[in-house]
Amino acid sequence: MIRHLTALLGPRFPRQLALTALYAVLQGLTFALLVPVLRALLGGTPAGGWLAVFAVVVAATAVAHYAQSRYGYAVGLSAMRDMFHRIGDHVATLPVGWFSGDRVGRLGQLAGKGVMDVMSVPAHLMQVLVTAVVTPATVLACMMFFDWRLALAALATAPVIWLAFRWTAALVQRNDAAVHDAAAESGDRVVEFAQQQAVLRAFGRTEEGFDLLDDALAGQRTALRRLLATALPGLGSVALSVQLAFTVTLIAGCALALGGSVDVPALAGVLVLAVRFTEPLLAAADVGAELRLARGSLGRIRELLDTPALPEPAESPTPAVPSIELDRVSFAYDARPVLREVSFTVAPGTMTALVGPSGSGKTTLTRLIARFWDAGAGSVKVGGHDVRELATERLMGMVSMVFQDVYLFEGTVEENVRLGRPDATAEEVRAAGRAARVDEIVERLPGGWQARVGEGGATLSGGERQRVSIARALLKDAPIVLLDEATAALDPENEAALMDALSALARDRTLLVIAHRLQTVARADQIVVLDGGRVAESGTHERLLELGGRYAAFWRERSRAQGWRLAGRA
Ligand SMILES: Nc1ncnc2c1ncn2[C@@H]1O[C@H](COP(=O)(O)OP(=O)(O)OP(=O)(O)O)[C@@H](O)[C@H]1O
Repeated sequence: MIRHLTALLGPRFPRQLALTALYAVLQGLTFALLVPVLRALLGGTPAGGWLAVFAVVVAATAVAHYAQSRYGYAVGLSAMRDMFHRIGDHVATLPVGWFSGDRVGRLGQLAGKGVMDVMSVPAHLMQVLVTAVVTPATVLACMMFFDWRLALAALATAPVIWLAFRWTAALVQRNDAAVHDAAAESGDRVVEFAQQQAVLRAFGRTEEGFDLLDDALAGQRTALRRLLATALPGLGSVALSVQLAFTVTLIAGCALALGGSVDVPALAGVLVLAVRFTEPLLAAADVGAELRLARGSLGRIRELLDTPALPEPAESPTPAVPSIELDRVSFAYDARPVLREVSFTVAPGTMTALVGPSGSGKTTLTRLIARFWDAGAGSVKVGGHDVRELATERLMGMVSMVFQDVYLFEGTVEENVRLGRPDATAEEVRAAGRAARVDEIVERLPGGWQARVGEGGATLSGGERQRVSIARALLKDAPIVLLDEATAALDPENEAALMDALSALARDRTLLVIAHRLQTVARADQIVVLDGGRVAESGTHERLLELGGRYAAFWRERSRAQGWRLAGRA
């Protein structure tokens, strides 16, 4: 752990260790000086000299304590700042696909509590642990000087104490990971419970209980109970072994005093020493749990920092044409194949509609083009270059994405559109808004463009949110647009507005649309039908209808559902 902390905190950490060790030696000396002081006071000999030495060492100990505490806090605070920066910098280089729901929850926990756990090591725990070893060792060395037999008696108990510490650590470690996982799981479920109140209430899950949350809390309780059950015998054994050290010293001292080879004032001094000698050991047992937490968090922070970043090419070409080419692309999530040998090309300035049953891999395909993940086999090219050869900035400059679940940031409508190009003029923002028919939404909102949309865009409907997001893409003006069309049923007015916004987006751009609306599909220059992760059919609307295959069946079924005629084309 010291090695890992030094790697994370740099040379400040060994320096702090040295300072703390100095303090612990001085503390041990303060304890040890009690023997000659008490011996002089109780034995009736002049105590002035020893008292003066004692006072100097106590003063030096106080100064060392202040210096090492201050330094420890300074190291802890700068470690916290460093860890936030390193985590932030590294997270920004990870593939977007890494940010799945539970990872985001755990990252939040790690960046908050995890960093604080690690920070507590230099700020607080190190002092307790170093003094638990160095102070008793100093005391023992001094005892050796006063009476080697008593020192040996105390030393004889050291292996027992060490074994008790190791045993407790081994017992607790076994359940530590389970407790952490259970805590993270219930944390995630609590957030989910709060965020999804509307769904839960609609299904009456708030009164009868939400099984996922209940199970997670029950799991956490069980893990904690198991931890306590295993840790208690260990903690008891540490306390017992420390008491044993004291008792052995006491018995040895009394035996020697009765035998007349130790005088009573010296025995009193050594016994006081034995009491003080056990204090740092018991304090170390108390912080064991915090230390294990810190070690767990440190491991998780290292794991996060070791997660490979998305490889960036040293030099990146600039794609000249906005085309997309997929050549025998295969992809699997955690070894579960989702796309198999998918090949097709989207020519510059054309619109391709992706259709296919739910789970056929449409969204995954668009994510590979935006390089949320890298394809397992085959190549994804944008403008004739493999996306792996393009710097993220270049690729993102070529591509805009409009998602189905559009997330709007808590801010004004204008700020949300401006996200597409922060340096755009107010007129450019308005023009993009007009083209995507956001101006109609703005007209009815109190505050107009400056109306706040609420967290996630809660004050707007799904179709309206998607129009804001299309305005963003228009403002960004990237030549390729990946669009996941809203599946939600829209009222005719919203539907027409969305279609207009889509037409504006399609103008002079290359468009790949996960199409759910027949108007969109019918308008496309090319339709690619995905089924089970493969391209089942591709071609124009007319050719695919003539073929009478999967697309024709899809079209018939949707037309019937929407009241369209089979021959109809928008
Ligand atoms: N992050 C992920 N981790 C693991 N599996 C995933 C992930 N995202 C999607 N999948 C799985 O990959 C398969 C394809 O999903 P994808 O979202 O690409 O399909 P889709 O055709 O877009 O579906 P839909 O039309 O319902 O949105 C599904 O079986 C899905 O469960």
